[in-house]
Amino acid sequence: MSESRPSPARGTLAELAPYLAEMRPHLLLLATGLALNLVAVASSIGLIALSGWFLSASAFAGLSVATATVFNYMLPSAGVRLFATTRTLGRYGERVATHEGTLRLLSRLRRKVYLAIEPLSPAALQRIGSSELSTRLTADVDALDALYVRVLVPSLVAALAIVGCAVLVGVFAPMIGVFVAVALSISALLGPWLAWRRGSRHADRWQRLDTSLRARLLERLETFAELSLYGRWGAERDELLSRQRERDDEQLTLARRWGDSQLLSQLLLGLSVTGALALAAWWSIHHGLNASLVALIGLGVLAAFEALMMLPQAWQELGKVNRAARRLNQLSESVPTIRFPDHDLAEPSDQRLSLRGVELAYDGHPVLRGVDLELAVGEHLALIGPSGGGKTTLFNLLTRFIDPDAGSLRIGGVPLASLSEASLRKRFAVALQEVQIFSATYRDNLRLGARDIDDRSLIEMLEALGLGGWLRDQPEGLDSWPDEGGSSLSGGQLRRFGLARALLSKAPIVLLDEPTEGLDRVTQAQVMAHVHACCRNRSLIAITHRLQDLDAFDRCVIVDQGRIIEAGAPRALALDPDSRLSALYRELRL
Ligand SMILES: Nc1ncnc2c1ncn2[C@@H]1O[C@H](COP(=O)(O)OP(=O)(O)OP(=O)(O)O)[C@@H](O)[C@H]1O
Repeated sequence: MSESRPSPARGTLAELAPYLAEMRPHLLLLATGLALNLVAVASSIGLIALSGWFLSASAFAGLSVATATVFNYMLPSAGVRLFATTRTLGRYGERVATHEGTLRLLSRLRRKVYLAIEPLSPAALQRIGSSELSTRLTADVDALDALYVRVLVPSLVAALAIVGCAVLVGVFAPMIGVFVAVALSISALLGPWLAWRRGSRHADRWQRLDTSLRARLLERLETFAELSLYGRWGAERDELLSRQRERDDEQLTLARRWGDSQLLSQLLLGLSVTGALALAAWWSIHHGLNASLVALIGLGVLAAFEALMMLPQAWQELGKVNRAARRLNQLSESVPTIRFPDHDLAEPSDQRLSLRGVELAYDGHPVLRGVDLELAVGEHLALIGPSGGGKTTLFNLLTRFIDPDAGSLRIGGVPLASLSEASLRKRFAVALQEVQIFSATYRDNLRLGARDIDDRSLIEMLEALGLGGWLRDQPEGLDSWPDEGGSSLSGGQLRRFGLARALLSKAPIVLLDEPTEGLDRVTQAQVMAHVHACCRNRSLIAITHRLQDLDAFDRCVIVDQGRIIEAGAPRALALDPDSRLSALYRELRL
């Protein structure tokens, strides 16, 4: 069986490119969020710098009566009020715009990932496991959601704040402007770089531990009943707790690293502000810079740091986002093993099935070895044989959940691979051993394969399969909703429910995997009689372990170790003392 091939890991930008492209439809909203963020940061810088200047200028003006009387107090105080208002409004508007944009982006990302992995279903996805898959779809997509709000916006705002602050200072004293640009750039890069360098290994490990913990937790909760019954739950809980501690230790280390980088940033902040103040004071003495502007420069640099404080976290997030993108890319770029043409490449002459020389191996272990099988139109065929012989695998091949390694499968003379997915699906009705029930009314669950069927037919089908009493017990009849996973039905009821769904479909070929397993003899006979009646004009293949059922089939085929070891009319084989079927009857003393 061919495997899905994950793509190799690439650079950060290449990994993130598909998700950056998803931002395009919401660019206006996202750009508004960014602009409002800038307004808030610029207002902060303006507010603090202007306040500093205002205080010191007022102080200087108050030194003599002449200057005190001409000093304009109104304009700067109006400026302070303006900046205070624009800062609040900018922050509020930025939150609204970025959250709206992020939520819209998130819904696009989920859809994109879902659409990408859907064609992998079910063959390639079976290998990943449902808990791992659900973790990827939730945790990884959520991590990607941080790309805009916690990585891009803080980085762009920081870069623009550095430029803005340096230009503002440079207008008064060009040399100090250059110093501010250099000092702020070093502060912007050094702290976050340290956080990233010292934290990325731990972030990687944290993410791995978190994913495996979530997956294990889900799996163990699903199998809680079995684990409790076998007295394993205590050990499992301890194992889960120990993994959680391991993950939390990593998180603590990450927080410490982040704290270190914050400390470094604060240190750099102190140095930058002190340096800018010292230079401004020197410039004021030697180049006549107005003394009141010294405070403006120092406080302006201090305020610009507000924009830089988010950077260490942004760099840490970037690592997380990159890893999430890589995992989702590997998942969505896996090449589907099963490909369907968009349209039928040929029209089957009828519904006759023909398998020739079919071979299949799982992980190098042969499961089917040169299987030849024919199913005439309207024929009812029973597949029997020891467990693990390959019977269910034959169903998986017919429904193209997997493709064979060699040999051909045809319907009406046309290879199954020449049919579109819709065309193939409408030819087969399938009831598998495990019946999936969806969060919808029982009516909608039953009409999965036949949307137009009326309630009367549904009720008749349920009655015929011995589910009439069960239906009458449902508070709202067919409008009732099942509990999650169908837990409100017993195992036997769930199986018959799945059988009803398959029989209600109009598909010309019916595949049933052990339809009467777990039923008492009386119900089992009633169910099989109804199955044959429903399939009177349809082809039927049923996997069964009940030899009592065989007489009603036209033919039975015994599959053992991936080979068909006997085939023929059940009655004739039963009468032949040398047949494998007779041997099976003798073993079971029927
Ligand atoms: N996805 C898989 N990966 C690896 N091996 C598999 C997979 N599915 C089935 N097998 C193996 O293939 C063999 C045939 O399995 P299959 O389910 O077809 O047997 P079966 O005859 O239907 O058995 P049963 O009567 O118990 O349902 C078994 O050895 C099984 O372990």
